[in-house]
Amino acid sequence: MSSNQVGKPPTRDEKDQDESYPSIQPGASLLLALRLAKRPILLIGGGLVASQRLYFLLESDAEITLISPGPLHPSIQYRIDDPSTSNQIKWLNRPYLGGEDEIKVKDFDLVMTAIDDNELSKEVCELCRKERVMVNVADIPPQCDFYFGAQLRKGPLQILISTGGLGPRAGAMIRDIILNNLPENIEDSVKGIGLLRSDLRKRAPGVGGELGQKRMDWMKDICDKWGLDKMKQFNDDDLRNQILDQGWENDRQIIGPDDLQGHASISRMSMIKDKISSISLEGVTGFGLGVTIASLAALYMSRRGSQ
Ligand SMILES: C[C@@]1(CC(=O)O)c2cc3[nH]c(cc4nc(cc5[nH]c(cc(n2)[C@H]1CCC(=O)O)[C@@](C)(CC(=O)O)[C@@H]5CCC(=O)O)C(CC(=O)O)=C4CCC(=O)O)c(CCC(=O)O)c3CC(=O)O
Ligand SMILES: NC(=O)C1=CN([C@@H]2O[C@H](COP(=O)(O)OP(=O)(O)OC[C@H]3O[C@@H](n4cnc5c(N)ncnc54)[C@H](O)[C@@H]3O)[C@@H](O)[C@H]2O)C=CC1
Repeated sequence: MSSNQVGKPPTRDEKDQDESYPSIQPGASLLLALRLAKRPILLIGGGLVASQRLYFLLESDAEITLISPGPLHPSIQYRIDDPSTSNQIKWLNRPYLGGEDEIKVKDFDLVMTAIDDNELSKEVCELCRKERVMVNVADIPPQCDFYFGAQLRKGPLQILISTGGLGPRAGAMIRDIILNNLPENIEDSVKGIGLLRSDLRKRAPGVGGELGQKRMDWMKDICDKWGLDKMKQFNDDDLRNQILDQGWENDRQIIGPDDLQGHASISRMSMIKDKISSISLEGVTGFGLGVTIASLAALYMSRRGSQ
């Protein structure tokens, strides 16, 4: 595989079962989504970079021990004073003393330094290596076990851009391109599909085995059939039940949006939005017979009239 090709691992898609395996290109970071709720994390430093680390750690529900002499970056002080986050942060108002310190790196799941003291950063890194604790050293990339990246979050949707340490600012610019081009309210699609998956798991519980395969195949085909935009409709309880009743319970058929058009439970406003967007995307002929701007307007007026 040449360096400008996009490699990907095996997938569940039949079209990918061609037994051609891309060559491995070493040197990448392993991108993961760490679940840190209630995990003890040590953050050393109290400047701008530490304030950025703190923000993401708080959003991850971590339990943070922050060691830095004051005055702190104002946003750190704000989080310490704010009752909604103060109990997640234990602040020790003093310098960290490295190996001599009574706070030991081995008592934490992750360690992060964001200090202007290169020698201390190196020492913390060595302590972490010895104890096999993963460490991010903001000022010495080669010593990092993990890098941060430019991030964006829209509800459950999170995207991280890594440039492998080459261009953090460039990574942030790429993040902004993605942000500006994401479909509107994409997070509602993610929430909707999450609800459908969870309802399916209630009807077909268990892990692995034949049932697990069938569940995954069905979910995959439902995703492909509805597409990202229409997944927003899965936030409607009745609609989800209908898809599961008529589809999963009925020989695991794949029910698409067109199979349910007449159902009153689909929010009319979302129908109108979908129809208008398919008209603008595909033209009236692509959209199908019988739908006119006039009927959309009538539907809209009747909806407004009934409110
Ligand atoms: C290796 C890494 C280690 C790590 O921090 O985990 C690292 C290292 C270093 N960054 C430095 C400088 C800057 N960092 C930023 C910004 C961010 N840096 C972030 C990540 C990373 N930075 C990791 C690799 C990320 C990747 O692989 O792409 C971001 C994405 C995420 C975050 O930190 O949360 C965040 C953007 C968030 C956002 O905007 O949303 C800016 C721009 C700005 O501040 O606006 C500048 C100045 C301009 C520039 O250099 O581009 C220096 C000092 C260099 C020097 O002294 O000259 C070092 C140390 C070095 O390189 O030696
Ligand atoms: N990874 C990244 O995104 C970036 C990394 N950097 C690097 O990160 C480092 C920190 O950057 P800033 O936050 O902007 O610096 P800063 O100068 O604003 O903050 C440094 C903080 O470290 C604290 N500190 C110093 N010695 C300490 C000790 N022994 N124990 C505890 N805290 C101590 C200071 O009190 C201060 O709060 C810089 O050295 C820089 O090289 C800089 C920019 C971006």
